[in-house]
Amino acid sequence: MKLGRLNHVGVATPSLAASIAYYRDVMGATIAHAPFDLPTQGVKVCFVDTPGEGGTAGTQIELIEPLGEASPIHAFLAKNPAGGQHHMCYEVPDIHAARAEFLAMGKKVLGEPRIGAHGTLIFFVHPKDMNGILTEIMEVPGSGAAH
Ligand SMILES: CC[C@H](C(=O)O)C(=O)SCCNC(=O)CCNC(=O)[C@H](O)C(C)(C)COP(=O)(O)OP(=O)(O)OC[C@H]1O[C@@H](n2cnc3c(N)ncnc32)[C@H](O)[C@@H]1OP(=O)(O)O
Ligand SMILES: [Co+2]
Repeated sequence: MKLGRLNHVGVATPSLAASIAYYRDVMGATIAHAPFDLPTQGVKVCFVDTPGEGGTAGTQIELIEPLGEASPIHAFLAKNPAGGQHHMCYEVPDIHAARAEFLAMGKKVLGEPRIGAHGTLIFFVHPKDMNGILTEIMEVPGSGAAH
């Protein structure tokens, strides 16, 4: 597996409003996108864009708040009531090739590829197999990671 660009860091929060205020008022961030619901993934999402260099896009902070009883982040917030770093997401050019590689390495891939918050296919790999980090893989056609 060749590492692709770090697309975003997922940060779980019990309150999107409070976290947006923090990034805006403490960190001086511009909240470029309005929050939106992603009911298929059980989260309400708000992206915080970090500065890039030389006109390139930086990495994003993906703020996620539980949406619905079945949200996959309720358990995380039960253990981490203030929220915190939840996952890291890397880009790959081909989601199916990447998924096959993780499976071939014996990693626990969580579910089939599905459309994520950026409107492209994603899947997750269990933190127990990824050095303690819940890892999201996201397809960005043409991204740099060659497979
Ligand atoms: C997809 C939309 C958007 C996008 O970017 O496009 C998102 O990123 S949405 C993000 C929310 N969706 C998900 O997180 C889906 C994938 N997550 C899962 O399937 C579960 O959360 C899972 C399997 C990682 C954990 O399930 P659950 O919380 O029910 O299990 P446990 O609480 O028993 O945890 C098992 C074990 O793993 C540790 N754990 C859980 N979550 C994390 C985490 N985020 N980072 C690191 N470690 C985590 C937990 O502490 C347990 O460890 P143990 O030592 O056994 O106590
Ligand atoms: Co994510």
